[in-house]
Amino acid sequence: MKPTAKFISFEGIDGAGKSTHIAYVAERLQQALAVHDVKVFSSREPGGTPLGETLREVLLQQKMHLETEALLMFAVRREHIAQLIEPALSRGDWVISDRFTDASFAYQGGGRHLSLDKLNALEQWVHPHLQPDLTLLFDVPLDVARARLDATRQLDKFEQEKADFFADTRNEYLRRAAEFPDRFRIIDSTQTIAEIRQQLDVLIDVLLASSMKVA
Ligand SMILES: Nc1ncnc2c1ncn2[C@@H]1O[C@H](COP(=O)(O)OP(=O)(O)OP(=O)(O)O)[C@@H](O)[C@H]1O
Ligand SMILES: Cc1cn([C@H]2C[C@H](O)[C@@H](COP(=O)(O)O)O2)c(=O)[nH]c1=O
Repeated sequence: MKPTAKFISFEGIDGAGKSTHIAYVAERLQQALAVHDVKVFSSREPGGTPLGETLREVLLQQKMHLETEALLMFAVRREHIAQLIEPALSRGDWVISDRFTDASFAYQGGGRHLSLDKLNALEQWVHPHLQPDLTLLFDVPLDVARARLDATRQLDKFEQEKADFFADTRNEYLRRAAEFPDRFRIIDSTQTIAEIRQQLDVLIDVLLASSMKVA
């Protein structure tokens, strides 16, 4: 019996630590699924396709009108869904995306205060019938995320935003998690990487088991 294809998204404010864990989860899933001839694709937003990666450069570096930013995020997403996500899921493969639509609600809605009605309309337009099966929200206080970013890299347009922006972004993520409790799992990302991996191992086992159940 072939496991049901799954779509998993990773979310969190910049520096929360989500990217650190994607390779680990992808590797564990790939090991478990290879026997069924199922592949695991790791992708990201904005990005995920050649066009998306080009637009990522623009989105992360250039200032623009808030609605232009939201529309471009959803344009990148439309291409990502058409070129990568839907074809992979249709073949029975699994997809992990470093961010998806919850990021638009958190950053453009929470951080920049774009109306949630407009974001809901875009979501309905771009992917009315697609949602991640599981969303892992890496949650940390702002000062922890900031310290991790400052220690590692040059900051992009979003990462240079002020504390208020990230407080609002984090709150919108937590509001979404409360709104969709079946889909979201919140990871306390102040834990050590080893502790988080233990928690991820449990979640991976549950997901793999559910993918083998007869519908
Ligand atoms: N649990 C952790 N404990 C300590 N350091 C961590 C932890 N998780 C990640 N880090 C470190 O924090 C930094 C940022 O992590 P990472 O790039 O995974 O964050 P991110 O949430 O993906 O950020 P962004 O969204 O901006 O790409 C990295 O240097 C990483 O090694
Ligand atoms: C999908 C999406 C992303 N963003 C922001 C969030 C981050 O600051 C960057 C992506 O960079 P990452 O560190 O590699 O995750 O883009 C956004 O504002 N809205 C979105 O929909």
